[in-house]
Amino acid sequence: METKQFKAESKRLLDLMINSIYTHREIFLRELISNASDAIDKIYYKSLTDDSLTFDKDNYYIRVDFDKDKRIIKITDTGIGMNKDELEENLGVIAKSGSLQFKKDNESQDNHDIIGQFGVGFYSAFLVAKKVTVISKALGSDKAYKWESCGAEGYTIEETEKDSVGTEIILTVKDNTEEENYDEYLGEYRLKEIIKKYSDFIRYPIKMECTERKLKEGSKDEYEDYKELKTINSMVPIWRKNKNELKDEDYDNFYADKHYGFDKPLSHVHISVDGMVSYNAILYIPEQTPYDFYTKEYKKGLELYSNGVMIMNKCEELLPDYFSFVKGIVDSQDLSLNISREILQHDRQLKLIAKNIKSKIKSELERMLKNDRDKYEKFYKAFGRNLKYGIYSEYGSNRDVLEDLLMFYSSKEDKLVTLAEYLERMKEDQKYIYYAAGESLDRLKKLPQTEMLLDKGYEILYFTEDIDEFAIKMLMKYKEKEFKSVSSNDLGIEKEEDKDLSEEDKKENDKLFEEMKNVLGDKVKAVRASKRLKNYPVCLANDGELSIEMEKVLNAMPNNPNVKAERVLEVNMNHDVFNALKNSYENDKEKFGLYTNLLYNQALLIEGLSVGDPLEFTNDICKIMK
Ligand SMILES: Nc1ncnc2c1ncn2[C@@H]1O[C@H](COP(=O)(O)OP(=O)(O)OP(=O)(O)O)[C@@H](O)[C@H]1O
Repeated sequence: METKQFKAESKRLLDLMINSIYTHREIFLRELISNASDAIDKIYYKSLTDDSLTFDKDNYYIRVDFDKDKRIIKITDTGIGMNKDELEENLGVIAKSGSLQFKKDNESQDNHDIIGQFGVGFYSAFLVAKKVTVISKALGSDKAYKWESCGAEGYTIEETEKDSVGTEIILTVKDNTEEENYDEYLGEYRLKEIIKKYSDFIRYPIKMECTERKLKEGSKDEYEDYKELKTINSMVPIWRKNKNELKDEDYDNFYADKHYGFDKPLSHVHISVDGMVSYNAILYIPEQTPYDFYTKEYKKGLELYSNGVMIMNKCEELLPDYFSFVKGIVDSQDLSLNISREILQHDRQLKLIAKNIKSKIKSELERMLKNDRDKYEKFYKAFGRNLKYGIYSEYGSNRDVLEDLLMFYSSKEDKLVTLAEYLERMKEDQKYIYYAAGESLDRLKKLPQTEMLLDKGYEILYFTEDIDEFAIKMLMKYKEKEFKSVSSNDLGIEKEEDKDLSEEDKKENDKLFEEMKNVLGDKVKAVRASKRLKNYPVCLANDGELSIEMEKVLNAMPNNPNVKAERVLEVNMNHDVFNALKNSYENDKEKFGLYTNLLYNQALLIEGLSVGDPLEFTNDICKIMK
């Protein structure tokens, strides 16, 4: 028998293929199964135009067998088969795709589903095989042929016997090397796992003899193994099914089967788009935060399929970072795949899909917020922080997508509210959206700075997460209304009592505050009369953009930038303490200094900051108790 040579380019290409196109050896099975599925599809398409052919789906299948001792994996199909010329052309010339040709020849039909296009997939068999044998009988032919090759050296073709139409691919698996364990592919569970992973939604049954257990006949506790031919793949992808046929339970089961999470998803979106780019997708909003969600280890992304064949486990490009919690799959026949089907060639289609998916997720979250508030709050507790990061990152450019999805705890409602709800309730004369930032709701509810605002009936949003104030600073405004911290210098409200003070009194007090500032030195930027205090003697406020809460967050970071907010000590002139202070100012400068320091330290404590010098502080207290 004559051994024919691959053409020189083919030799190089084969070498290239085996060593560099694919990153995962296991995809050889995906490629061979895809070819088998294409071969069955071809009979189906032929039957559409050829009356002598009938296509009964039940007669068509793909079968995978293995023999560990003989080191063989066999993939059998009942597809269209290949005659001698086709074996030569399709398997002897690398990068010649019979399937692509078939698609061209049958252009008028809807044959988009055929997977092959590059004419290289077959050779991935050499990733695991030292010898590949193909036995094929073409539809309409009474002769069968055997094609055999050990790789780059070439191939042989000879006539052989085969009963039925179709193809058998027999791989003689390579011997183990120090780096590679090829034995793993000669095991039932590994093969099943690879089939499930990549070929679960191939339309024809992929059968395999599986080991099952049963009670031994006549025994009550002894078991024995037996073999049963089983279909491994699910075949019809749930995302291609009609939405009306599916129940919530079906979607939940798919979520669990796919190991998207251990929780039950809060909601799902089933998308079927036919347009500039066609795709099907199922997206899930999970209920629980994955344990590694807010760490670098968490990888976002959706599963990506092309024609029911898995291409990528996590396609990052399909999700913006702020929706990284979304799980699910996308299947499109319009993707430009690269030759290994592991990465995508051009991302134009992908970008279109990603854009579409982004707006679908947004609409779904808005729907939940409007119609299913409890669910939305659950979602928000799990992933709200991520939305806020989304606002903060990229210089606030995602505000349009995200601002209406934000929620904060409201002083008025005692629950989470949206910014739109806040705006709706705003008083007519109210200039700003007020917020208070601190470490817990309990503390915030007692914060001196909020006294006057609450007393006047203004609603305050309580920020308890590190990111809150940073996100809001990036947002700056919501529907033309500026955000204002309760600690900021100008609250946009007048304290009526102040208007009653004479100019002379005001001047006198200013002198007193100046003197206090002298006592405190660099610790504060200024001392002022407070417009926001009612029952508390003092509080800290801040001038400038950096608040005391932000200072705390930034300085707690690993690279401690050592920033300092511009602190202003505010004094409540209606408090009894102020009279004592004034008295000391007029009569006892030493006492005045003591009081000033004490009041400043009190303000620090109220703010959740530590006093500068605890010993001095306790000594000061002792001094006034004596
Ligand atoms: N099981 C099979 N039955 C019938 N024809 C087959 C079979 N396997 C391969 N072929 C033929 O061999 C050709 C080459 O296969 P190969 O897998 O290398 O490329 P492809 O499937 O066309 O494209 P891709 O590289 O995108 O997979 C196919 O186009 C098809 O015509």
